[in-house]
Amino acid sequence: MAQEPILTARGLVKRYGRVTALNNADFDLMPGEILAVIGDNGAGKSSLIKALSGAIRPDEGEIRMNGKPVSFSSPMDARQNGIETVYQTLALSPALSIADNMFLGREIRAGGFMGKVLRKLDHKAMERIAREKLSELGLMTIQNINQAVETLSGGQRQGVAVARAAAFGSKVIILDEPTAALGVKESRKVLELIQSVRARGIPIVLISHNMPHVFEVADRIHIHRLGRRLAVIKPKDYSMSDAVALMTGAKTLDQAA
Ligand SMILES: Nc1ncnc2c1ncn2[C@@H]1O[C@H](COP(=O)(O)OP(=O)(O)OP(=O)(O)O)[C@@H](O)[C@H]1O
Repeated sequence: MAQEPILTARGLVKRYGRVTALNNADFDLMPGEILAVIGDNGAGKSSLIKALSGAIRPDEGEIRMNGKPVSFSSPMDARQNGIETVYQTLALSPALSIADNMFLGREIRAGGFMGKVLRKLDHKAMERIAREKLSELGLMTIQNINQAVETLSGGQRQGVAVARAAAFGSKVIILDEPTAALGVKESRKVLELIQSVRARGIPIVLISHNMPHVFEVADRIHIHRLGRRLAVIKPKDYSMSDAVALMTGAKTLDQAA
């Protein structure tokens, strides 16, 4: 039996005044895959991702998760439904520790009176779980869980943000340009991390302009052009230059095949 997609969109339209950012856009994410989303500047990738993650409401169209129609009123709403989005501007608090960042907004309270009435946090439990989550994802080069996030490298910060997204039962993780600000070595780590998240069965949507990274990790590539999905290709069937030519309109699918 063919697998059903975990997240789909049909006919999404989003207009900003006279600009049509999404023009009848479709989307399908299969369970356990890394789906890259590529497209020229202004093609509507961010708008698509924002619609899927509750940051904007599309004017038209339908989004389904596991076959059921969903309508997210906010990013928090999407998150509660299992869609975690990691933006390039990471929503981490620099002065807080790695453990505190991982539990931001979902802190564990101490048991009994101290926790219930005095709202005391169970730091030990949060540290232990944070350490476990980071080590599961192969991120234990981060030694001290109490280290402030501002003292970490860009790649390590990205790691904490992705680990946080992967740690709490999320069903889909959307990564917006996760390697854009990183050097070669750090990018490599983040790509490995993405693969280890997939290995844990969580599908990933990877928005990226970096073709070598896309071709290295993606199972399928969604090509977005002029506000809609132009095609979905497999990296082994197309060259990078053909993917770019499709994305920019320099080639049609017939010419690239
Ligand atoms: N808040 C907004 N107000 C007005 N126009 C917008 C807004 N957000 C996006 N747009 C427009 O919608 C179109 C699609 O933008 P979007 O950011 O989705 O594209 P993108 O593919 O993510 O581009 P890039 O790769 O440059 O980030 C663009 O023409 C953009 O100017």
